[in-house]
Amino acid sequence: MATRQSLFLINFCKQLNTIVQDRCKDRVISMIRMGYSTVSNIDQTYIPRRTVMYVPGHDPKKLKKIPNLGVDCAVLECEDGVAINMKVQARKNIREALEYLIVKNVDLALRVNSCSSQLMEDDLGAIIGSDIGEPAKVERLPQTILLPKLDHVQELVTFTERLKSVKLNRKYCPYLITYVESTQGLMNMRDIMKQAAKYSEEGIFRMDGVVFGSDDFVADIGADRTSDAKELIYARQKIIAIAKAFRLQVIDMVHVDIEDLEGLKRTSIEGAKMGYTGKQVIHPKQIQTVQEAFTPSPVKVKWAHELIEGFEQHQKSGKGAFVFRGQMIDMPLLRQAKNILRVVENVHRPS
Ligand SMILES: CC(C)(COP(=O)(O)OP(=O)(O)OC[C@H]1O[C@@H](n2cnc3c(N)ncnc32)[C@H](O)[C@@H]1OP(=O)(O)O)[C@@H](O)C(=O)NCCC(=O)NCCSC(=O)C[C@H](O)C(=O)O
Ligand SMILES: [Mg+2]
Repeated sequence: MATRQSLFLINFCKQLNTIVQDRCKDRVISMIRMGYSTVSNIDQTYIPRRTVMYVPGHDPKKLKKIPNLGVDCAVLECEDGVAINMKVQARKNIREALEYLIVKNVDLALRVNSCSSQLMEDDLGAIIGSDIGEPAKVERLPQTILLPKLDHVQELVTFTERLKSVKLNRKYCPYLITYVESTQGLMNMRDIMKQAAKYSEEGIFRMDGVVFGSDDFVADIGADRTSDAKELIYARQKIIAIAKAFRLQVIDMVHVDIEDLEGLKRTSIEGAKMGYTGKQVIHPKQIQTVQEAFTPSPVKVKWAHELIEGFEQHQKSGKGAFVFRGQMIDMPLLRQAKNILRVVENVHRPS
């Protein structure tokens, strides 16, 4: 028969269990409210964007090259790659290009101008809406929209309202990738991502990534651009941390010296090791180097497969940690190995 003390102990344990469960539930709810995703990336559709290449909209010759570039993401550019007096022509060319371009395994994206430029509305009206002719079928619209220089939540609200109005009742839900290009944008990034997560839940767009606009960022902080990018390290790191908290892809800075392929290789590998999932590209010469840097090597893939196999075997025999190729392996290493395989499974290698 249970004594008074043991009954007290049983009750105490039950109450403790309830408190712990409630605390846990509260934490999950508050994380969702804060905008953080609790689901693993592994279950989401993954569009590889190792190379994010700008193709200026004013240049039809360059636009025609898109199917043969071999990039993951081709950006139909309306912003800084297009002179102010060529914006109207660029919009026309892009609309035409969207009709004739046939691409396989390429994310066809549109970079509009920033909200602060007051050109964004006309970009969306002309290319997505009906400002210059019959609205295009959903299959002919860009799969992804890139929104640069996003400094404040209010700008995302303005963009979203305009996007809603140019959808014209079509079922169009593009991926959205936004840019951090200033100290304001960096400071407000978390709030902007929270708002973007809300709009994604409403089905207006699918928030999918963040780009580090390093050149504009350098100008904003008044730094000198150096080859090892020391002046950018804080922003470069912080953007990864926030983007990953929201389970987003994160695209690294552009390498403006087109002839410097060594420097491009070094910074690409560095970016990939830091956690970036891809890099901005401006010239065909840069594509192969960047694509390779963001593709796990066959050696790394073999390591990941063998580690996962070893992990599963050790789990069955009741061991959480074990030694593999001289390294202590436990759950974090398993997650790293799975990250590698996720990239490999989703990238399209040339046959
Ligand atoms: C920089 C360029 C203007 C150079 O163009 P061009 O003078 O034509 O170069 P080449 O003669 O060496 O080109 C060789 C061939 O390759 C084709 N080419 C070149 N660039 C592209 C491209 N981007 N897309 C498609 N095809 C391209 C040429 O047509 C030549 O073809 P052929 O004649 O048949 O041999 C040009 O590269 C360019 O415009 N690049 C993009 C510039 C741009 O969009 N910049 C803005 C994006 S970067 C950014 O915004 C950073 C970020 O926001 C931040 O703040 O950090
Ligand atoms: Mg920029």
